[in-house]
Amino acid sequence: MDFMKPETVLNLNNIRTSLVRMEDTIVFNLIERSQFFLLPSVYVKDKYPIEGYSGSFMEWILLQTEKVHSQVRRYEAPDEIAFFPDQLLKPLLPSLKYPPVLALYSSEVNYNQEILDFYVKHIVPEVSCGQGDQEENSGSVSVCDVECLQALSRRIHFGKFVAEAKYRADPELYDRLIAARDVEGIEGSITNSTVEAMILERIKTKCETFGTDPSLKYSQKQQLKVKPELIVGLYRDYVIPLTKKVEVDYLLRRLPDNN
Ligand SMILES: O=C(O)C(=O)C[C@]1(C(=O)O)C=C[C@@H](O)C=C1
Repeated sequence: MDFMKPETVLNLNNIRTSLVRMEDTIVFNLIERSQFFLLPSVYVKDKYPIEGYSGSFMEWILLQTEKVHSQVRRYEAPDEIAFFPDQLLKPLLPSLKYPPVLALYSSEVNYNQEILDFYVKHIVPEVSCGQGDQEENSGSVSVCDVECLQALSRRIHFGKFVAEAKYRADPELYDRLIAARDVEGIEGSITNSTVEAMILERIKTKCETFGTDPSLKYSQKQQLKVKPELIVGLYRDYVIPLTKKVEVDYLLRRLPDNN
């Protein structure tokens, strides 16, 4: 998608194509994470003493990554939402003038805290290859977590573009639902069960394909790196529901003159 061209950004087919692309990144990153043990220590607040910082080791790496990336204006892009928006640094590069596509409040729709919580509480325990700490991997694991979290965050917050496209396709319907604060009605209108079923089916195929060594594909020893049903379950139970939450939250604040 070209964020300089609003007409391409608000085309639902283009948005869905981008979501499909993001699945690849998410599945690959989760396969990477599945090589490592759980490493609970990296998620415990202040377990690793770092001067002037209070929080988990993994969050510290996430924060440092965001600080560097903010200097190359990552968080000026409308499809990027920071986990620590208050601690970003000023870009070194001149700002880009993105044409406004989303409503002005869109950066306030930030579900990163929820994403962080479900990632640490549900995703990591399910995908990691064993319990326990392997101290020597704490850096690699945390860097891998940062990549997983950023990919999940981008995908889930893409719900804002889906919501804006759906609003513009039928403003009368949404103005009525929004004025009535009809959360269930909004949720019903943004839900497309056929698309959801296709996503889950495709995720299964991607896990089977990306998680198999192609040179062993036809041998007896073929072994999957990650259980497809596990990633399918995470998409079904967390990724899609949170994307829908982002969509509903965005729409509830959408007034006719917001754009
Ligand atoms: O593609 C859409 O229409 C979306 O709203 C996105 C999405 C998703 O998370 O992938 C969410 C809700 C729909 O039921 C289908 C798919």
